[in-house]
Amino acid sequence: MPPRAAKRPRVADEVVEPSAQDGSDLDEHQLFTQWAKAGGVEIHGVAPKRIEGRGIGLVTTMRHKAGDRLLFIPERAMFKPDAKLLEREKLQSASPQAQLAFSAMFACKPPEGNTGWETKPWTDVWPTVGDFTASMPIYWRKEDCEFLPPTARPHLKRQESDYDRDWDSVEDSCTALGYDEKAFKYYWTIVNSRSFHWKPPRGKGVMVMCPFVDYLNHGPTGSSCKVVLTAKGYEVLADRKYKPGEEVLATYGAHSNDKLLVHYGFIHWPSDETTPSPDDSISLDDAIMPKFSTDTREQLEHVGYCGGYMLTPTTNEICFRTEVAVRATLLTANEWEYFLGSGEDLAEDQSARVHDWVMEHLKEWRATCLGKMSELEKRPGTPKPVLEVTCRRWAQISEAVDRFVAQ
Ligand SMILES: C[S@@+](CC[C@H](N)C(=O)[O-])C[C@H]1O[C@@H](n2cnc3c(N)ncnc32)[C@H](O)[C@@H]1O
Repeated sequence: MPPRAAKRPRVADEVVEPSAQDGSDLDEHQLFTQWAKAGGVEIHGVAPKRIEGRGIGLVTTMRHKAGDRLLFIPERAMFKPDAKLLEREKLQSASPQAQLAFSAMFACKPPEGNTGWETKPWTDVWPTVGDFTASMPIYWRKEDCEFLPPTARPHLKRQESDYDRDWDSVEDSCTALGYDEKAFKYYWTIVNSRSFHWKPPRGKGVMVMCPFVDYLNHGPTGSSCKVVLTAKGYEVLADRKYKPGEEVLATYGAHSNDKLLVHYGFIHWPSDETTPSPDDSISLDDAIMPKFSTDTREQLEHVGYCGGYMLTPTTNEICFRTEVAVRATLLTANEWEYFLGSGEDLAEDQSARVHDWVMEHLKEWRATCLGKMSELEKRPGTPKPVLEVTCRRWAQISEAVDRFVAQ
């Protein structure tokens, strides 16, 4: 997440836990920490700190051993959809995300006459519209989104259609209460990047927001603390030993960098800048699907194998769907159906032929990637953070293709 210098004169550069009694000495993160504790949140030896390139994150302020409780967010501290408000506005059939975003907007930016939920200390530490404009593709100009790698565009298209559907469902209520679309979109994006699922022991599951735990930045598989849903709330446990000053990460899911970019506005970029993320995958649809004949596509559709082809950068392997699809174009119907049913070739192993076919088309596609990157770099007017993250993702894709081609 980009630095938030404009609105944050005293962002927590140092880890300092709250001390002043009257709050006069404290910055917004320390005030929020006090507010969260007063609301029942337990915080043990972790505190917010600005992390280069990630906005604010949580770092340890003392030694911890594996299994130590770092945070506990009881149910009463969670922000939930406002059932009465949603019933009054007839929004019970809106999506869970729309319901939570609408409730948060109403609570955080109350229309006149509504005293609302006292959220200011919390909202003061949230990203601003400016942060979102720099990092979230759904906030970017259309002409900048066109330079997103084709592997990321389907995620954005899906997100935009979810957003449009949610805006349709709340538009009348927003207009009646004096909210414009800009306001709703802000809370929708907040919910998109900071919400949790909550299922009480009895009752149905809902999307909620949990104070303080929403400071946790994402780490790929293998680098995450344990975030456990209990009958009483969310518990965060140390996954390993920590020294003071280490960042605690949580995984938002084993997502590819294209999904992280669209949904959370960043890509995982390891410190050595070369090792791919263990969760990353590169969609090959744009590179290989145009090479299939109409008949092959129809056959693949018929068996549910049309699209969703992936290259895994950590192993340089193509997925089983790709193995099936390429065989549909290379083999006879009998040979292909045998592979489809058993995962093995009828006679000779065809893996090398499949690899060569994919490699040939990936070489061609790599040239398109490189062309796009140089076009993007020369383009005037692209905001710097947009340019940086887009070029980095193109570079990751191009490097993954290089490694596949070189094997
Ligand atoms: C749940 S919030 C985490 C707290 C956030 N960093 C902040 O400043 O409020 C999620 C957002 O944090 C940022 N973020 C999380 N993990 C990151 C990472 N590994 N690298 C860069 N940014 C990250 C992204 O902007 C994401 O949308």
